[in-house]
Amino acid sequence: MFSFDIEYKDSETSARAGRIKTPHGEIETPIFMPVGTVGSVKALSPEDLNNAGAQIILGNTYHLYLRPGTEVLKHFGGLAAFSSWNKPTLTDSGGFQVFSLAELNKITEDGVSFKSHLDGSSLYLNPEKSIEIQEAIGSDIIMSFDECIPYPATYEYVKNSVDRTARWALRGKNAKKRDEQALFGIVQGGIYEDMRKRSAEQLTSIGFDGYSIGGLSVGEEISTMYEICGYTASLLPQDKPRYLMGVGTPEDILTCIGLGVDMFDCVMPTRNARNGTLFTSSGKFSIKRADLAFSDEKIDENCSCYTCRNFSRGYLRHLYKAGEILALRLNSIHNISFYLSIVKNSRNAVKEGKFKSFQQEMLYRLKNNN
Ligand SMILES: O=c1[nH]cnc2cc3nc(NCc4cccs4)[nH]c3cc12
Ligand SMILES: [Zn+2]
Repeated sequence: MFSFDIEYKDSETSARAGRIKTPHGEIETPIFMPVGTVGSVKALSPEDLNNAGAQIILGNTYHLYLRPGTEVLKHFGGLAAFSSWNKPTLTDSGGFQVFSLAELNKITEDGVSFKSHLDGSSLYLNPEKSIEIQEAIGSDIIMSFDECIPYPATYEYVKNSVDRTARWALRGKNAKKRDEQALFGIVQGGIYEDMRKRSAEQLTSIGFDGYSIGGLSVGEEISTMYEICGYTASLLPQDKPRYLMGVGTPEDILTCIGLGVDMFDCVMPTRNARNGTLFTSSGKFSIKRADLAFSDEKIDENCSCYTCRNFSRGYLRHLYKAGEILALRLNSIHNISFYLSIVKNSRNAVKEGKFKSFQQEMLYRLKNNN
């Protein structure tokens, strides 16, 4: 079954340290979830993820529905068994990916019809179908089918979309059959605080196991994202997990933990790794830099990941320049380890009552790009 307990609360910020219990294991929050869109976190094996300290990974309903499809996933007993990942998984509900990836045909009250970005075939998703697919995937935490309101959007559009997202969320909850899976509602409302309040009230009155803050990290000003995130988090029940979707940079995560967010996911660490951008506690840098050719330094002195324990910047630069596949894996191991260390160290700082100073120190160090 699913449970969430808050173990420590920070006194100077809204940060909290907690524990989520799921059928596939426990998750210590704040947590970062590596993105495994089509059933693998790109370039990383389950062993690499476990060694890096990953506790839960994310999959996408839209992508898994298109390929390999629910029949294959059911045949293998769900995504975790299929991919030999033995810890918790969370899935996004598909709405966001339809809007951001597929050629969208039509949104109606019932759902959305679209063309697959893979082969152009006509497909359909609605709340009931999204829940059905997530039940076949067998993820421990599933998302309500929502509309991630595009940015910018008019007040009128936001109001209508927020209300439809709430109707969709209720339909999804009513369609759900497997009670060992936890269902989160996704709060929308664009950048309008009264719409955020409306959406939060609609969803909390329906009642969910946790709440996602949606509709952010879609191109809005970062200051707006922080403001809306903080305001929305303050509207949500204290005793349920809060998940900020698609966020973000190391700075964003440190800031939003302070605003009361417990869960994060972002493609940045893995995508940037594959482009040669590496994150460190004193900012990020490109492994392609010519001045690194003879560098026998690690990526990050403070990192204990497999890559930092065994390889120099010079070697990693050589691998990347040579187009070696190993570069993708070693860079990804480091970036994922770095992101996981941010949330782990944040959790420890909350436990010790030192989060504010930890956060400020990290934000300062992350600025001075090495
Ligand atoms: O409202 C949402 N609903 C359901 N899934 C989401 C995922 C999201 N991911 C981002 N940002 C990260 C991005 C990933 C790809 C393009 S932007 N923002 C997001 C918002 C939502
Ligand atoms: Zn490292």
